[in-house]
Amino acid sequence: MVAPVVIAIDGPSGSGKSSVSRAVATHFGFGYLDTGAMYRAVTLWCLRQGIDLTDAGAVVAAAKDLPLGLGADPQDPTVELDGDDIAEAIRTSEVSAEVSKVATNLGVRAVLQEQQRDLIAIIADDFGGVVAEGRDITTVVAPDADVRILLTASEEARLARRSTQLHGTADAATVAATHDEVVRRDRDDSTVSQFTVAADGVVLLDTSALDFDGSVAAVIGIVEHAEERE
Ligand SMILES: Nc1ncnc2c1ncn2[C@@H]1O[C@H](COP(=O)(O)OP(=O)(O)O)[C@@H](O)[C@H]1O
Ligand SMILES: Nc1ccn([C@H]2C[C@H](O)[C@@H](COP(=O)(O)OP(=O)(O)O)O2)c(=O)n1
Repeated sequence: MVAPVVIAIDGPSGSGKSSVSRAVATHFGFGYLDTGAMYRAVTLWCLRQGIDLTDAGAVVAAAKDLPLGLGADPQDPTVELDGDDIAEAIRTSEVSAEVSKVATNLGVRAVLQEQQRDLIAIIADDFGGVVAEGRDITTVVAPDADVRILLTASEEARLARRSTQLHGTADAATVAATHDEVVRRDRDDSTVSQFTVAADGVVLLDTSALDFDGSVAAVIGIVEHAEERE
């Protein structure tokens, strides 16, 4: 593959997109773009500014003017809003519960998709490559990416992973409490993006039976295989 290399990864909640993408970017010395962080940042900003998330036009205006700073270092992917570190604030249950209202706003999607295309080009140039992850990167934002992967896992595996990640346990009660953050959100998000079936030319990787290192190795293998075919 000729640098700059673009690797696009999509998948449902808890499939491992963020953590696997960061490890893969680190392995290749590439930059990292978490597009979900952008939808989350718009949501947080609106909540803080008192902007009604159902007021489509007001949320689009917020997305356009968002004072957002994203760091592309995969080992320290900073997220700043107006200079404030919001990396933790965007992952609270409060934001997770509301983010689909922003992600299903088609005006917001058009604004963020444009910003994401620009960021992918800039980061890829700076680092010699980029791993960008989300829901529509392989299909809408970067359909011409050098490598496109749909990362999936069974609902059971994804619920257990998210439950362990957020609460340190995957007992039945905790998994049940995580349902809204994973299953309901995916159902809402899938009304505007297709991330359950691999589009033409997109490699499907089911990680249900893999551990984290196995998932990372599998993605690295797909990238290396794509290189060999060139
Ligand atoms: N086989 C696996 N592949 C990827 N992630 C895994 C795996 N097993 C456990 N995890 C963990 O699952 C959690 C959710 O992963 P994350 O990258 O946040 O997913 P996503 O970005 O798709 O929502 C993380 O804590 C991750 O380390
Ligand atoms: N390219 C993208 C990325 C995220 N989204 C939406 C879907 C999700 O509900 C939110 C947050 O995305 P994020 O990747 O952080 O979600 P996870 O919690 O990792 O599953 O944004 C999107 O619609 N399109």
